[in-house]
Amino acid sequence: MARSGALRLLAGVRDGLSLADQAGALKGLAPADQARAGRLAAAVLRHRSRADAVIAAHVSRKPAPQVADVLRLAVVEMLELGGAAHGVVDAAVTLTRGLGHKGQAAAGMVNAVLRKAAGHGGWRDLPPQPMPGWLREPVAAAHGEAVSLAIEAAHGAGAPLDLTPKPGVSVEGAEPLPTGSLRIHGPVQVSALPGYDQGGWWVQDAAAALPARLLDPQPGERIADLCAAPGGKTLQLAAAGARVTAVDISPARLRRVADNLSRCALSAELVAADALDWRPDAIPDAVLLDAPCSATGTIRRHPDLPFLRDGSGIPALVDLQARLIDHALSLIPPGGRMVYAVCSLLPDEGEAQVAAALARHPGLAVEQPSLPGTDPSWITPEGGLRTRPDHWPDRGGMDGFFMARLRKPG
Ligand SMILES: C[S@@+](CC[C@H](N)C(=O)[O-])C[C@H]1O[C@@H](n2cnc3c(N)ncnc32)[C@H](O)[C@@H]1O
Repeated sequence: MARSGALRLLAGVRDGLSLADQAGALKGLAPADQARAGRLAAAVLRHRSRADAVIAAHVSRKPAPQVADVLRLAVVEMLELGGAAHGVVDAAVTLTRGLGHKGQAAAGMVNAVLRKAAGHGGWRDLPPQPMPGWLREPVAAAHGEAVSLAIEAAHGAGAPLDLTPKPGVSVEGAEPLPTGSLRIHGPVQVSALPGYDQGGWWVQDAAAALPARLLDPQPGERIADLCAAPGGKTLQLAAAGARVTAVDISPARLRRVADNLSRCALSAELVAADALDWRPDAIPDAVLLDAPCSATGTIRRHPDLPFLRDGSGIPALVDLQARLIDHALSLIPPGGRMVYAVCSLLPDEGEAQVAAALARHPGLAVEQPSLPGTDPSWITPEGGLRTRPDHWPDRGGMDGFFMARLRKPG
């Protein structure tokens, strides 16, 4: 059941749907099968090019897309996830037969290919799934070939679950990270973790927790959290005792901020508005701008992203980010501070964006980050902080983020 669910998800991605938007595709499956289908589909997307290399060695003609997905799923199950060849091959043949006339005709080929693929010896030596060219080229230009390969290997490894605890809260079995987050390895059901109902923590990648720490919110400060949903950073600011106004253009996504605040017994003012048009009644002490971006720093958790995007939307995002930075700066008083953050690997959305803001705003300064647990080598020449999926390789990596703390002239 989980395997056919995974194939439905993969077909959806081929049709341009994200994994997250395909809950309906798994209707009728038990919750455990739904979770396993999601894990299997994600594993295939993480290792698709490697599976294709193994399959290509044993086929004379390119299989039809649906058959290719059955083959990829079986290869990834056997060679990456350690599935027993006998059961995996039998299941793949049954799934192929279920694909109608074409499937009936392809079942023998699938059986033969997978029996040979099961004995493939060099899986671990195959290069990781490459980033698409529109992403790889700028990343390689900024960081070099070795780092690009390390990022791709980190994408293939997936992501552990990170939690941000309220001050003083610990979670049994979770690994404390140097930056203050907690990490849980292996698949878990979030709502079954200890402390979920008490709201002592929320799910947030260790890198995603850094921008709010960089802002250094103080109790009683008035802070505008622009582009706030689903609210991980809003929760951090509120937990620090700040008076937070969370602004997001999407009322539906703001409802998730409300749910998260309620579960964690925290409060913030919620405003559904385009941040570019929004002006608060009272001048904020500081602004956190977590701008909409390519989200290319989150491919570890969203392995469908490279298959759904072609990079054509980046220039419009870069333009929006620059306008949001200018507007955010207009909201804070002279001498005030803001943090700009994006979950992107692209320098155009991060490092270059801050360099351009400095050129547009004479007197604007970047304040060097010194956050506990971060490595000085993550600080960029502009004075921002760059995290990458290949950072903390022994701990399980982190999302790719760029963030910078900007100080308006006094
Ligand atoms: C990267 S996500 C924010 C993540 C969030 N800060 C957190 O920590 O959970 C970007 C958000 O920007 C919102 N957004 C996009 N364009 C916007 C705009 N013009 N004004 C306000 N929000 C916007 C999107 O709805 C999305 O929720």
